[in-house]
Amino acid sequence: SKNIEKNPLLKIPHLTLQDVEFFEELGEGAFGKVYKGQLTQSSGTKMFVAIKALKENASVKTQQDFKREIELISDLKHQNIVCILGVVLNKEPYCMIFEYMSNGDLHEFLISNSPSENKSLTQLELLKISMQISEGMEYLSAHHYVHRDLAARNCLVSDGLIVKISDFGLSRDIYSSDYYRVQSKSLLPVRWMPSESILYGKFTTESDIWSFGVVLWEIYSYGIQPYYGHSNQEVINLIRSRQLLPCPEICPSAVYSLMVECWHEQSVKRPTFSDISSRLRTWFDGHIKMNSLN
Ligand SMILES: CC(C)(C)c1ccc(C(=O)Nc2cc(-c3ccccc3)nn2-c2ccccc2)cc1
Repeated sequence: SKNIEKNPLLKIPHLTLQDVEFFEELGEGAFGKVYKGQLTQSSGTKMFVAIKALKENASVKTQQDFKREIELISDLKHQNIVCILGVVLNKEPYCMIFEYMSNGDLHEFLISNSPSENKSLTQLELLKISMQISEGMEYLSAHHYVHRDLAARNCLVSDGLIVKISDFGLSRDIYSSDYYRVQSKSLLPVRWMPSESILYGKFTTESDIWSFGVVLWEIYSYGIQPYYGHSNQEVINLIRSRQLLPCPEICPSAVYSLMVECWHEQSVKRPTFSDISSRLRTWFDGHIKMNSLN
């Protein structure tokens, strides 16, 4: 029917606050706070959810931005993109309700599964994580969605090593050290950004591809901060002078070569997300065959 297509807000279930139970606070987003919670569905079953609740004194502009964000997200459906289950718009606080990803964000997941924690992830698991993020980004770029903040902290992990792309907004308090105010503009995740984004504020799918290369580096480095030990200002100079991140210890050379291609100075020379996905998929399937052989 016409008006459903015209108004994406009608595409997602409108819930009421009675359906939603708030538990602990998970963090801060650009629009307000993020909570863990529980949703009672019409069938009566309860499920864990992530609730992004708009701050109550939000300006009209922020409310419009919030509704715009919902419209943008409600159109995007993919197995590697976080799923919005519904919205509460009939009473404040206005909320976005997302599926809850039980293993938290990918940065935390990598840290808690790193050799320094006497854990580790197999090469196949590292590939599986990388491939899912690439396939999610392939979908977003095909829908002309530029993420602008692709990083392990903005990817979520659930059971069975399922990884989905999300976005908490820039002012997330627990990762404030990942953001830097460049020339007194907004807070920018400079360690994940190519020169053209840092210098000219140019954000495109090609700058998302650069960030994906940095996410690959985070995955194979088990979550240490890119350019750790360097200040944000030093990082800007390193990126401008083409001092690339080094090959992580356990990273296969073919994967590092892919990272370096994502960090091509000329954005048009970087691989596309479909190139990246098909190369990761080939290595992943190859691994499966190889493992089934021995
Ligand atoms: C899947 C994609 C990448 C399309 C996605 C998924 C989730 C979100 C999202 O959840 N956005 C989002 C919610 C809140 C939010 C936080 C706290 C309370 C109430 C809402 N902020 N943002 C935000 C704001 C500015 C820039 C970036 C993200 C976006 C894209």
